Amino acid sequence: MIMKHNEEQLSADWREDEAAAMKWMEFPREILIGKNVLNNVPDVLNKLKISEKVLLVTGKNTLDVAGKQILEMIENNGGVCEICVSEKASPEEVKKITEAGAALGADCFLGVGSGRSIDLAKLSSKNCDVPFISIPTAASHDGIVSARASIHSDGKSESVEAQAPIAVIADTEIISRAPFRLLAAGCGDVISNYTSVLDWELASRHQNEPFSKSASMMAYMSADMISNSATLIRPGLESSARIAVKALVLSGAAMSVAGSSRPASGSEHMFSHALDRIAKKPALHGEQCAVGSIMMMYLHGGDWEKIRNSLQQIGAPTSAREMGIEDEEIIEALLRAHTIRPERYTILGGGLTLSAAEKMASVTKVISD
Ligand SMILES: NC(=O)C1=CN([C@@H]2O[C@H](COP(=O)(O)OP(=O)(O)OC[C@H]3O[C@@H](n4cnc5c(N)ncnc54)[C@H](OP(=O)(O)O)[C@@H]3O)[C@@H](O)[C@H]2O)C=CC1
Ligand SMILES: O=C(CO)COP(=O)(O)O
Ligand SMILES: [Zn+2]
Repeated sequence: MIMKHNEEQLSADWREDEAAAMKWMEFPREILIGKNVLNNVPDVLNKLKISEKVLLVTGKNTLDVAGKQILEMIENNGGVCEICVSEKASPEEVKKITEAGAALGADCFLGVGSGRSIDLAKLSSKNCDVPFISIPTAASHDGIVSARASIHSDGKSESVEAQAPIAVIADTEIISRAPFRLLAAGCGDVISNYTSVLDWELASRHQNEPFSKSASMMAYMSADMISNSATLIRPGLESSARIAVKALVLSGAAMSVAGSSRPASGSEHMFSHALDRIAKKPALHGEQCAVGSIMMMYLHGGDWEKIRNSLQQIGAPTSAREMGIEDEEIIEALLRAHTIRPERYTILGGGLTLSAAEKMASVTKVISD
């Protein structure tokens, strides 16, 4: 069993952060999840009273997967749609897309693709002070529904607050046909909430950090949704995509309630962010966070084997070798993880010793003995 509070602990911790009650919680207004919901793009634009002058941000592959179809639907509906195809989530690319949106006079951006395209639409629409709609073609992490975006520059990535989508249109038929590795990574990102929630609780106890029980329970529940359905997550199945997307939406909502990524990003995400800077060839975000979560659960004294088993059932990597990462890079990332976001208190505290890092990585079978 994953570490859970006893009843006494639960009631002691059942306290909403006072400030959270006053927080501005940004949620999508429309969320469509299901087979062929892509056809509803014009309806959603109408419902949101968007005049259909939209900038569609996509990638080379996802242009064919969904971008062209959306363009056609909008044009057939009398709207104006321009397309920006991007390959990198860089500040230069954000500037270019922002300028394209402003020149068009776009009243909405569409992020069509997976993480990169959605982040680009998120950031550039915010610059233009207009909403954006998230239209994921893969479910590789909870950024498809959250207000956070990652930006890459000089080989480094930075996670920043942007804006939440005004709508999410997740066509599970399309998502189920995306490379399965992306879906498994999305499941890993959600499963890693098990440790981010524990880190947040720890910070609340050790540092009196503002804490929201409802946000933490939403994040925890989304992890449970995936872990309890691990055997149902299979390549090519529309039902698997539906399970994953619903869990990602719940995880994104947890971040909206918290007003930060705290419920879904703890020590395991710091490990992944460190790995992004260290590894010659980083793996997918959700894969790294999930492997990090196995090790961080070991540090918390919880049931790390349950996380490992769920990932194995899904077919997500559980070791450095399976992620294509060197053992030495894992150790380096563990040693550096606590410096990534020092203001976010986690089980990593002031850092690990080399022997502690080696032990946790080898006991949990992330690196070979
Ligand atoms: N906002 C957040 O909270 C977070 C953001 N990120 C960021 O997200 C990005 C990574 O996102 P991720 O989704 O893993 O990767 P990408 O967005 O780079 O997508 C991976 C690849 O899959 C392709 N693809 C997507 N959907 C399909 C489909 N249906 N069929 C065939 N190919 C498809 C993409 O094509 P194409 O080239 O056409 O796009 C791309 O080549 C990084 O920039 C990362 O920093 C990561 C974690 C959290
Ligand atoms: O990836 C995230 C949640 O899953 C966002 O977290 P970060 O704030 O660490 O980028
Ligand atoms: Zn994540």
